[in-house]
Parts: sequence; C-alpha cells; structure tokens
Amino acid sequence: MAETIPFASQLHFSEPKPKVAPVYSNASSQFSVEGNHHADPYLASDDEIPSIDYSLLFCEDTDQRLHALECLRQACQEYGFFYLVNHTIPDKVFDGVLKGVSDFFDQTTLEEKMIYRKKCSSDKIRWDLNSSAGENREYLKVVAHPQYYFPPDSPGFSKILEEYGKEMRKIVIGLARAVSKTLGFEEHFIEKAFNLKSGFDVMAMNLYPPNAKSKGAIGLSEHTDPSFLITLVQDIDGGFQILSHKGNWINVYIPHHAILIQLGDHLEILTNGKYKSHIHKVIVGNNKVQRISIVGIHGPSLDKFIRPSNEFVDEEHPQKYCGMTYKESLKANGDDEVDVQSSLEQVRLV
Ligand SMILES: O=C(O)CCC(=O)C(=O)O
Ligand SMILES: [Fe+2]
Repeated sequence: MAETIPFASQLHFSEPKPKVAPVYSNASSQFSVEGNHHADPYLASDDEIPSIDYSLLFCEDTDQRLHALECLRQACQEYGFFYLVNHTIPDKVFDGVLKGVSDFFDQTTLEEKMIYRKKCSSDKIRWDLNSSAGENREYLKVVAHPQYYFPPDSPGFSKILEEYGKEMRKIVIGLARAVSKTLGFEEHFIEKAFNLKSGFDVMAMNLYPPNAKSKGAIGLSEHTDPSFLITLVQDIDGGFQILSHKGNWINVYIPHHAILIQLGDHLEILTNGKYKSHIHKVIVGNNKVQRISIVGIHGPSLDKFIRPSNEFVDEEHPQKYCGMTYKESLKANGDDEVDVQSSLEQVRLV
C-alpha cells in the first residue's frame, strides 16, 4: 500500500560553498552592468542545492522515514536535482573508480583509445575527444546494463568499474522505490513503468582538461539527459552548472563522497512534467587542473514504451508528451544508443 507522506517538512541543504577551495570559482567575476562587455557569460550563483539522506529513506522509524520522503518529494518537484548523502557505496569503491578512470585516460595510448572511436551505431564502447566541436572533453562511454561492456585490455579497471556499477544500481533501484512513494504510488511503480530489471544504463566517464589546455570555456554544452535518473560523481568541483527551476544558473559543489542525482527526461515524461529534468552544462574556463566525472544514465528497458501515466493527466493537466519506446527516443535525434542524448523536444506536445 502507498505510504502517506505528510507535507511541510524542511529540506536539508549542504554547505553552498565547498569546504575545500574550489578549483573553479567565480571570484573574479564582477556583477554585470548593462553594456559591460567584460561580464562573465558563465556567471552562476552559489544557491543551495538540497541534500537527501539515503539511509533515512528506508529507516525503521516511521516519522523519520516519512520526513525523509517528504524532503525527497520537495527536491524532485521543486528542484529536479539533489545531493545524495549517506548512501551505500563504500569509500573504497568510490575512490577506486575515480582513480581507475583517471589512470585509464592517462595511461591508455591514443592508438589504443582510437579503437573505440565511432565505428557503427551498435557500438557498446565509445571513446572520443570533443575538442573539435567547441567542447573540451575526452570521454569513454560504455553500456553498463543489462549487459556490461568494457575495453578488454584494462582488467583491473574493468573490475572496479563493474563493482561501482553494481553498487550504483542498488541505489538507483532504492531511489525508484522512494520516488514512487513520493508520487503516492506503491514502491514498485517506477520499476514496473520503466521495466528497470532490464533497464538500459550507459556509463559516461569524462575528463575535462585544465584551462591551459582547453580551447574555449565550454567543457560540455547545455543539455538535459534521457532516462529515469542520472548519477554523477566527480574527483573535484570544476564548473558543473545547472539551470534552476527559477531560471538562474547554479554552481554545483558536490560534498565529498556524495552523489549528484539529476532527474531524467523519461521521469518528466512519465509524470507528465510533475518531476522535471533540468538543463546543465560544464564550464572549464577557470579550471587550473583537470577534472574527472563518472555519469550513470539509468534508463528504462530499450523496448519499454514510455508515455505520461494516466494518473498525471486530466483536464487541468493535459498530456504534454507523446509516447515512444526508450530505444526510439534515444534514436530520435539520429544518435546511437550509446550517445544517449535528450529527445525531449521531439516528444513534447504542448
Ligand atoms: O561531466 C559532467 O560534469 C557532466 C556530464 C554530463 O552532463 C553528461 O555526461 O551528460
Ligand atoms: Fe548531462
């Protein structure tokens, strides 16, 4: 039976500023006055981002659990992104996977990486450099679920990445249950709606160069991501910005060993816009050193048809998106599955 969540709890916010000195900082940016051509076009504020305590979402104490679920509901409905703290990924796995990604980029030769440059649309492993498209990012993307793929020549890294992927999936399933409850459903609603047992996950490992090696300020251009939700971990803060529900850009400073959770386009479609995905980007213009991120894009199964669930559609809330299978929506921009780009605009009706 669905759990009844009381209203009017207070969201928890972690420190808006990083505890360690940020590598990326807007300290040198001046408030822009009209006609000031030196204003920083990537200026963002240090607004607070809510923190959700994962352990409390499942704790035995009913009051504490309901309070945590209400905080999650507010974070989903009013923000669309939050920091997840007190989760179940051991520090050893967290640090190991970030080091593994860093070593992979540093130690794998260009020739070895080139094997994974786009060959065909059915690639399961893809490596590339984005520098030519005005972005500054080197990436390795792999399909991580239902079947896991990884370059066969890095067995140690492959093992830690697989372990990390399994740990992260447990959290994603836990969040699917908690988010279902925040919507007033029984806990398996989202798992069933997305068929998460066979969910299609892509893991994107990104390396952003220091500004001395970047061509321009952009690491990754503005976008939203498909899927149920997106998990992001990083080695250091460095220019990740999200466009808030209020329409201002916010700097993301992820607390140590916390996970940034962003709601994906397909949760927006399923809930007919009640829970929204948010535009984000990466700016590398102020970074003194390189930054690594690991992004999990946790989607429905490829053959699952995703449309707004009837419970979210009525006279006051007309259907906002048309339906498509997840596979069709990933291909809607002419992209390959491993590219997993947003196609929200293509399914929007109103
Ligand atoms: O690397 C980051 O910080 C963001 C990456 C991202 O948004 C993505 O891969 O979709
Ligand atoms: Fe993204």
